[in-house]
Amino acid sequence: MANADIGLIGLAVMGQNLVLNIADHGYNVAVYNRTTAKMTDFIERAQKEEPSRDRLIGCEKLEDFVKAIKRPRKIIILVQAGKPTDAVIDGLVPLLEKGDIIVDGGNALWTDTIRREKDLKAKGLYFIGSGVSGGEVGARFGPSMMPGGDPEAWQHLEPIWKAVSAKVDPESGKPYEDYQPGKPITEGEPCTAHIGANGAGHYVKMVHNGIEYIDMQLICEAYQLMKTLLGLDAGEMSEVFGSWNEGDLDSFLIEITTDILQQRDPADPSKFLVDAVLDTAGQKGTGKWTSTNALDMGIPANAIAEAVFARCLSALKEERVGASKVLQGPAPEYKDDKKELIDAIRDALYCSKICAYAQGFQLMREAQKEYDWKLDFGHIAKIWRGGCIIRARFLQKITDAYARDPKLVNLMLDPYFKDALHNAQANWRKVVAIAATNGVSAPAFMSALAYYDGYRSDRLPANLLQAQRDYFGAHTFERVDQPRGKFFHVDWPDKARPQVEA
Ligand SMILES: NC(=O)C1=CN([C@@H]2O[C@H](COP(=O)(O)OP(=O)(O)OC[C@H]3O[C@@H](n4cnc5c(N)ncnc54)[C@H](OP(=O)(O)O)[C@@H]3O)[C@@H](O)[C@H]2O)C=CC1
Ligand SMILES: O=C(CO)[C@H](O)[C@H](O)COP(=O)(O)O
Repeated sequence: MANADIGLIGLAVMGQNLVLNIADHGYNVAVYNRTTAKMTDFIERAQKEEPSRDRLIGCEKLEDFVKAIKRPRKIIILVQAGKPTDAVIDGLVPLLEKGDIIVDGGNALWTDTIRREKDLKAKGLYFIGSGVSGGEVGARFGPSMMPGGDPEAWQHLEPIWKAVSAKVDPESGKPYEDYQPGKPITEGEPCTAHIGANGAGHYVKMVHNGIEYIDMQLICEAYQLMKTLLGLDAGEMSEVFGSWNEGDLDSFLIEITTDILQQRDPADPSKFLVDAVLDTAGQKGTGKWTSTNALDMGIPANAIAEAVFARCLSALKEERVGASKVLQGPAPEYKDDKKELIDAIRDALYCSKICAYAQGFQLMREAQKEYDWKLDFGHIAKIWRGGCIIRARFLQKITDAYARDPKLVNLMLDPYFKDALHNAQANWRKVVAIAATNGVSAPAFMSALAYYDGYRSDRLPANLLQAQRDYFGAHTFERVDQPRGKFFHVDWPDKARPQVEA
């Protein structure tokens, strides 16, 4: 008999936790996993430990799973992005009926979501691409959820999404985190909203991840500067990050950094764990997609891309170790006031973070034109205030900025962020200069500053670049004293250098 309110396929970290979250909110959930043992282990564990155990329906066969769900069926897929997601959809489609709704909660490429939505619509099925952020704990007790797709299908999902997503105080934007199994948070503003048509939700989730990359990289650069120039150990830096978490930088990523840095090495408790972790970063692709798309659309998201390249550079461990024995640089030396440099690094981090978010929102602004979406940036900032990896006090400031001006061209132009940049930029420049003169690699701080200085320049050296292009390729140029759109070419090989209108 069909008595499940919703079904979920893919019982890895995210799937298991989201199922328990949904069940804690009073919904019956049918579950299925390709490898049956993972499903039975999950159900067995849940029966022993979980208050919502009676609401879980474990299914060994896909057919039984589909039959267990009330119509119109709502089925969440949480498997690896790409081919595995297509494989699951292909298996499901013959078993579904008109009006059923498939939801992809994975980190799908938004163009895949557009394709899948179109294909499934032709078959009479709905497809919602709903980015989910928050990792294991977020999925269990309240993630940020970014659904995109047909508004009719969204109506069926909305009550569940609003129930299970993270909740924040509507005024301060502070997440409510007093949850436990069986006692979910029910008050506050939910961190979910319909983002737009087809791939909009997955696009916004991808940009979230691009911002996640640069947020993390900026923290790592702050750590590296304090370590190299001030000789602080991990424990001392944990205290610094902990104090930053009391102010404007208050965020989940600074909070976990504070915790990570104070962690002793289980293999040798006289040392800190972080010093034993190999310095090669992994990545699954969402930061790269963000950067590739920025290049495709011609949007300068250089700081986000720099964070991806920083991971790529870190992965060249053996080459770097070899090069460190060959290539020389200055010996790092800082003799001035320690506290002053720590404060300057904090300011550099804050200013760079403003640029990073400015770039992320610029990207979404362009993408909505490209894909004919109508994105509400205030809403997006709001649903990132809780549950997701980039949650931070800062997101309330962005929410406020878009409330002041929903058509804001660039976050840096908002009065709050403009003042913040003006007040802290001397320290930001100081840190970038100190990093450069001491040979400490700080690519994200540097490229964010280059973005700021480039964006505020009424004249860039692209005049010379255009002349170069015209010189070698007759690519033409516009003139400052002529209307835009009127192009000229100089016949450079001719000694007389005649100018013609192109
Ligand atoms: N981990 C995280 O913190 C976050 C992950 N995500 C996204 O959520 C999704 C799930 O992530 P996560 O929980 O980490 O799990 P994984 O990305 O590791 O995916 C594992 C799941 O995919 C299933 N799977 C793999 N290939 C196939 C296939 N060909 N057919 C059917 N099922 C398949 C596995 O089944 P089996 O057990 O049979 O191998 C398993 O259930 C991913 O898209 C991920 O990018 C989003 C936010 C955060
Ligand atoms: O989506 C996420 C959080 O929002 C995941 O944590 C993401 O997969 C991490 O990305 P990467 O493995 O590339 O660092």
